[in-house]
Amino acid sequence: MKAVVMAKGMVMAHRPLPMLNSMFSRSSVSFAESVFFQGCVAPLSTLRARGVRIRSYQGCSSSGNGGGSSPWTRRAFVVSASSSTGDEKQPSVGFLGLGIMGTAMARNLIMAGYDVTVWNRSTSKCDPLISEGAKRGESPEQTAAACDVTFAMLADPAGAMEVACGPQGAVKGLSAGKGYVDVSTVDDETSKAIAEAVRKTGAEFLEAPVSGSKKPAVDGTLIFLTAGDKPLFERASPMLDVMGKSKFYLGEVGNGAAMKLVVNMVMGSMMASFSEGLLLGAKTGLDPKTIIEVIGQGAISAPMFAMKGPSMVEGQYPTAFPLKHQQKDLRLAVELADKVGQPTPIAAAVNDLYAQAKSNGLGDEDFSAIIEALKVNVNA
Ligand SMILES: NC(=O)C1=CN([C@@H]2O[C@H](COP(=O)(O)OP(=O)(O)OC[C@H]3O[C@@H](n4cnc5c(N)ncnc54)[C@H](OP(=O)(O)O)[C@@H]3O)[C@@H](O)[C@H]2O)C=CC1
Ligand SMILES: O=CC(=O)O
Repeated sequence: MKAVVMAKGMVMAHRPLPMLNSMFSRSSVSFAESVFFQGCVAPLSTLRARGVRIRSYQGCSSSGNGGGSSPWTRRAFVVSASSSTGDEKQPSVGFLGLGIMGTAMARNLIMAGYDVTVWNRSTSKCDPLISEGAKRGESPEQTAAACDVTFAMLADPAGAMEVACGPQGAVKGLSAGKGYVDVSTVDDETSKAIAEAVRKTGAEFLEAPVSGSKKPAVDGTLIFLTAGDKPLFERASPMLDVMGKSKFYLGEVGNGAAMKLVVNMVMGSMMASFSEGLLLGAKTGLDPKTIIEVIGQGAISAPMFAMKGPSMVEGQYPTAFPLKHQQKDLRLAVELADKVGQPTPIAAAVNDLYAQAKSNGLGDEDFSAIIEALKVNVNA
């Protein structure tokens, strides 16, 4: 097994894990510090086991030559470290919900050396993370009771409520001193209801939905849109920094949910509009690949178009962000707009389109499969 050694984001060398182990077991924390303060990288669990406390780090994808099935060969961390003789104790972390996003996020916490307990409704999804060092949570309640800070990444408002407040919900395991961070995309009312239930236990609550899809979750480059208890924001920040590249603190609970819905409302409309453009262009005889190239060079260029356009042209929709979740977000955004009296006719029309695509069996495809819902010949 090898670990990736990086400096300034470039892979410099691969070192066999036993070599790193022996380097760090030479006991001198100062040796470890000097290695790490020079910008080198190693599995953080190794450091932790050797008594080195991680102060800060940045998750990075390894480039090609780090391939392989071991997480240590797939990922690398730039770290600075100090002796564990300090009095700060790393919090134990719970993670509830191991879907596309939750699995990648929890894995990054494990790889950063946190003591992570995972739970998922379908228990088999816990197995890979347990083999990578996580503990198995018996229920949301038991997980929250066992951990200092518990994250939840659930599909939708119903799932988030069930896991937080259901019969074996996390709230039952919370108490003063603990924190609950809900990173699911939900509406503000759901988030406020969970916040109230959490705070009644004496624990703190942070809503922290994320912008960024499967790859940013894997790469640890998500954008957190947080709101709620500021002390928990501060306490959870090192963990958010493991999983993301930036974080916004937006004040009262509800603001994070609203921000996320605004962003995803725009994203869903952009994808539908892009799909219409590709199909219209194709029907007039234009090459869709050239359309993508032209869009990519102008003011409306977007990483999303460049990333998903080529596979859309091939009729392939490998799931990063499931279409059913995009439709949920559009629905919640339109409901929010209705509540505050803001017309959103474009989002409403796009929501109908996604709902139709979902009922046509495209819900589990990537949301770029929305193009399929537009592939009808109105002149036929
Ligand atoms: N995928 C993406 O690109 C992004 C997604 N999001 C948001 O993150 C959240 C998760 O997304 P993603 O990981 O893609 O979704 P997935 O569909 O892959 O995972 C959903 C998770 O929710 C669990 N779940 C659903 N309902 C319940 C319930 N009633 N009780 C307990 N657990 C439940 C599922 O458990 P089980 O495995 O048992 O079904 C699974 O762990 C969503 O809110 C989504 O909108 C945000 C940014 C990007
Ligand atoms: O919620 C989805 C995303 O890509 O962000």
